[in-house]
Amino acid sequence: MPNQVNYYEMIGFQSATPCPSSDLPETPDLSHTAIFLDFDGTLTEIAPRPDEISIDPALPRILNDLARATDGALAVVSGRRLADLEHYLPGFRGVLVGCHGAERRIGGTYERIDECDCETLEGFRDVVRAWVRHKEKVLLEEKPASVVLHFRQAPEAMTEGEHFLNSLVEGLDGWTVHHAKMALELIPSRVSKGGAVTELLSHMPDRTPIAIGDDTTDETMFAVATQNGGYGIRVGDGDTHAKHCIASVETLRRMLESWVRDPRGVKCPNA
Ligand SMILES: O=P(O)(O)OC[C@H]1O[C@H](O[C@H]2O[C@H](CO)[C@@H](O)[C@H](O)[C@H]2O)[C@H](O)[C@@H](O)[C@@H]1O
Repeated sequence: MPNQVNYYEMIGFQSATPCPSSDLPETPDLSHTAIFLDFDGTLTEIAPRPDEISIDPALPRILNDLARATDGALAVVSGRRLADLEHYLPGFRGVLVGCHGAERRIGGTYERIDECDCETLEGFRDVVRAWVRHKEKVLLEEKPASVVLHFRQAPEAMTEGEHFLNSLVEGLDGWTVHHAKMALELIPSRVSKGGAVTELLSHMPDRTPIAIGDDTTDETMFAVATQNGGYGIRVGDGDTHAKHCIASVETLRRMLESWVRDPRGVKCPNA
């Protein structure tokens, strides 16, 4: 993957390790903090299908409160399409990064960051559509810069799916296969959440970054946060480069609310 930045190299080749389950951070000084939040599995529980998630109605308000308290240094950084994020977070006015960094909305302005190799992508779409047609219960999700295969309803097809997608990118510069929760995504190598966070941070040099997420694709955000003097918080179990772990989506929601409500920092129980 010649075009891909290795964010793990940036933090010294440390391998991911299991996170201690009861190690929550102190409430940060929000006036000097930048917060980067993943969406699925972090701000909302994982659901059987992408369109079956349910959103805490208080979530947009909590995010707006945090964005205000950080003077706008907060972004939701997701693999979802921007249009999905806007649909699920009505009323949230802060920064949205979609498609792992390929799209973003800042202050009401919409940007497509990555110049897509559209011809190759269209070729992939055709082949993947044909493959999935014969795979009962494998779900195809098409996004502006990528193609996702979801295996939550067909876990037995995942290994074959991985071989299939790997065969498409083999020997081809500029494309990679992201492993996500019960999903595989064919995506330009240069698109990553770590890259998106690096770009956003370049406009706020005095901020300490905190990146929060639950999935493999969030690990690049954790690496960039660590490299820039901050840290990652991993939601749920699993080996990680994050410094802290938090038990659940619900515990995270309560912790974020407490950061706004009590800036001096009473620790929220990690349960
Ligand atoms: O970066 P994120 O905000 O965590 O988005 C990652 C992917 O989330 C969605 O898929 C995942 O969540 C679904 C709903 O809970 C679940 O059914 C699926 O198994 C997960 O992989 C979304 O569909 C993808 O486009 C995002 O990349």
